[in-house]
Amino acid sequence: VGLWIYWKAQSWSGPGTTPYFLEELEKRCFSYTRDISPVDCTKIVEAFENAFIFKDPCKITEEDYEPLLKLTKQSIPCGKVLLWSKTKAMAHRFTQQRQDLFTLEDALLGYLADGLSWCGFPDSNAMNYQSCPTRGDCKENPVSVFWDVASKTFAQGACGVVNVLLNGTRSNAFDENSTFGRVELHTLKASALHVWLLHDQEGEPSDTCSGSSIAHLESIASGKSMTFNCQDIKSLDEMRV
Ligand SMILES: Nc1nc2c(c(=O)[nH]1)N1CN2[C@@H]2O[C@H](COP(=O)(O)OP(=O)(O)OC[C@H]3O[C@@H]1[C@H](O)[C@@H]3O)[C@@H](O)[C@H]2O
Repeated sequence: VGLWIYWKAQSWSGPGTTPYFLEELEKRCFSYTRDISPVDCTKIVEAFENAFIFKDPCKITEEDYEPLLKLTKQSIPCGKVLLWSKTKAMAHRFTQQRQDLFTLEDALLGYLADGLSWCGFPDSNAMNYQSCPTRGDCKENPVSVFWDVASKTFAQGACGVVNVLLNGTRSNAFDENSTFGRVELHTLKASALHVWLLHDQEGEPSDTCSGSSIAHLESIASGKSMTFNCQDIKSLDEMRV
């Protein structure tokens, strides 16, 4: 039996479940301080676990996370959402300085899961600590489905002007296949989109607000009747949000 379990545990290309996963979730839930109606951390951890335990890690659905989404529902003030793509560190550095702004990570849902890995087995309540599937193994894996449904929920709740920090050192600052391009942009119901296109202090910009990828983003935003602005910036200090 040990060999069978060992074999099963070796079949994915991503890192295994983070050690002490449930304890880590509970610790993060209790330490989350931003304003959200009182939450029941025990119920939240249970809902997170039930989303993937006893399930094939290649057949996870958005519905599996519904109970967790309900328990962590949080309304972010209009105009205070910052989406990002290929600029994770900079986006979070900015919201560390500006506690009034929220990335998904600054909301409870993203705060709970950032940097963690998790998956299970279809026929046992064990977690797979050896390996977990990545998008390359299968798309409907627990972590990818989580970030897609969390991003969709977060974007859906955004109102007023939504800010997005994009990476001007990439030739395509707007990437349609990114989570921002594939999930968040299409679920936005906000009235306006403000792009902050961040460039290297020194390096030559590879893309700018007048580039074709931003023009494509503008056409999608206009198609959703959102007003659109884009600003090329060289430092976060220029982000007047
Ligand atoms: N820890 C977090 N991970 C992610 C967030 C997020 O907010 N926190 N995501 C996605 N995401 C995962 O990051 C990479 C892609 O990043 P990367 O290629 O750099 O950018 P994406 O546009 O795909 O995703 C960033 C966008 O989606 C949310 C966040 O609210 C941002 O507005 C991919 O695995 C996604 O599933």
